[in-house]
Amino acid sequence: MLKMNTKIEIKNLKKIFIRNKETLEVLRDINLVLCENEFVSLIGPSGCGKSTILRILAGLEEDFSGDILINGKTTSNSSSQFCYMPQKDLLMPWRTVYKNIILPLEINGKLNSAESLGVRNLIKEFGLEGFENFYPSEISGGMRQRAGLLRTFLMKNDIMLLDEPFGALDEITRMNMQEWLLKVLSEHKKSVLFITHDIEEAIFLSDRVYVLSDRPASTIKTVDIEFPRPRTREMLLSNEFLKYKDIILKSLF
Ligand SMILES: Nc1ncnc2c1ncn2[C@@H]1O[C@H](COP(=O)(O)OP(=O)(O)OP(=O)(O)O)[C@@H](O)[C@H]1O
Repeated sequence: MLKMNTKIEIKNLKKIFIRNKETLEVLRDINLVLCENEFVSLIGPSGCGKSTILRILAGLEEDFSGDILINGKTTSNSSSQFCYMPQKDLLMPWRTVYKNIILPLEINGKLNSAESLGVRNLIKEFGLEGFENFYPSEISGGMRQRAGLLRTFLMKNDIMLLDEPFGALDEITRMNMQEWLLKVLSEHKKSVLFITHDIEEAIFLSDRVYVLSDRPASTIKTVDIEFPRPRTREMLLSNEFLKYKDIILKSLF
């Protein structure tokens, strides 16, 4: 079997928050692996610590214990290796869609014509063509999420950390966005660590799902999703899909 490169490996991750002298144990024993070009989801009860895992990876939380290996190496500054989209990835209301999207290029001083050319193609691919000069309040929720995702894409790293990007969307928009995301990812090689509350979304999108326990969270179940790619909506109706759903539900409750 072909050995895949490991992009992220987390071993025995623990995190305790201390606030006003009170401690809150959030992560007790998190173990997971994300390999190159894989799509891996984390699913678990609300408040169990899913976002905290991504925040630790993104370098936004300190004072944790355990090992985090990025591309096989322990690193003190992992944040620069990821494209991170937090749960509340608000677009700046005073900037147009285009100006919001190009923010990472602006920050990195890479806003030259070649980059802008690439950006124009991506805007088309992300279904935002014609809306470049609109303000976030003038576009739909799905479009806002696509703009947020494109901004994250432009951080130009090959590991994406996505914290519930479709959580606030209605069912139909959400399904369209899931299919769209898979299509985009099939064209741009990325390794994705994805948080969701939605079991069906996790199964539909992922190569592997890690189920987390209630807080303090531990990784209690690993489910390999063996559906071929490209994924189709018909898969949602198959017995195999129901079996995966049953396994995940039984681990959660
Ligand atoms: N900076 C902090 N200081 C103290 N407690 C915190 C801090 N950040 C998060 N927490 C607590 O840690 C716990 C886990 O939060 P986190 O956002 O990681 O959970 P989650 O699983 O992503 O939740 P949800 O699914 O509802 O988004 C919560 O109880 C939260 O209140």
